[in-house]
Amino acid sequence: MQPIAYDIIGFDLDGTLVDTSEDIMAAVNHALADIGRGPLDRATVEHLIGGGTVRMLTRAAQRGGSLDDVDIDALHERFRDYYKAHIAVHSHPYPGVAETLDALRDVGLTLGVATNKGEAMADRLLSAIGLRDRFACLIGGDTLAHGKPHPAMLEELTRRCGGGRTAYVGDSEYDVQAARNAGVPVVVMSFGYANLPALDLGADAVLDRFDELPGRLARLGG
Ligand SMILES: O=C(O)COP(=O)(O)O
Ligand SMILES: [Mg+2]
Repeated sequence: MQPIAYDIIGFDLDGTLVDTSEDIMAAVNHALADIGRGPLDRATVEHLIGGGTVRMLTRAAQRGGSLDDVDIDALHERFRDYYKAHIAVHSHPYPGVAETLDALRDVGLTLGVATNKGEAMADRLLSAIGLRDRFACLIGGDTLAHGKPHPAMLEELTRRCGGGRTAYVGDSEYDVQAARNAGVPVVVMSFGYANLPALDLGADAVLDRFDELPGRLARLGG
């Protein structure tokens, strides 16, 4: 592998490392059904992923009518209970993820996760699919006072991963903006859940396959 000019590679979770939308859709629809709202389809749910669970549930409830009679905390609890018990029924790493993470670790890089998903849920998901041990640290949407696009998450990731130069890998506008705000370069995976075409997100690089990542990181410079 060509040398990579970074010490730490941070990863987004949903839509970047793991295809989670089917299980998230099932949990969202379970919560919506409990308040008498109809289900959303998978494409719609994918557009709601990326900004954190509360934002997703608020926007999901808004689609079915007024928010006036919706208790978002209660909706969140219903979502959480169901999702926790069904977190990896269909969710799976995208092709090449495990091998690529291993290759990056083998050349001495420290890997971390910075996701807007709740920290406990992210930990549970990564453990269930056998990827948790690849990461030296995990920052969730509820770990700090602010999630992405606030820069704190990536700054904290760098700190918890031991300090050094960080590059970030994500799939959405939240990721590109968080990286810009934190002053770190960002690679976007085109297969994720962004609301814009990947090439329009303003990333430093856009990749269609995970195994292209080491080569592209080597060419990102520092
Ligand atoms: O929970 C979300 O909305 C998305 O999480 P992500 O930051 O891993 O894409
Ligand atoms: Mg994402």
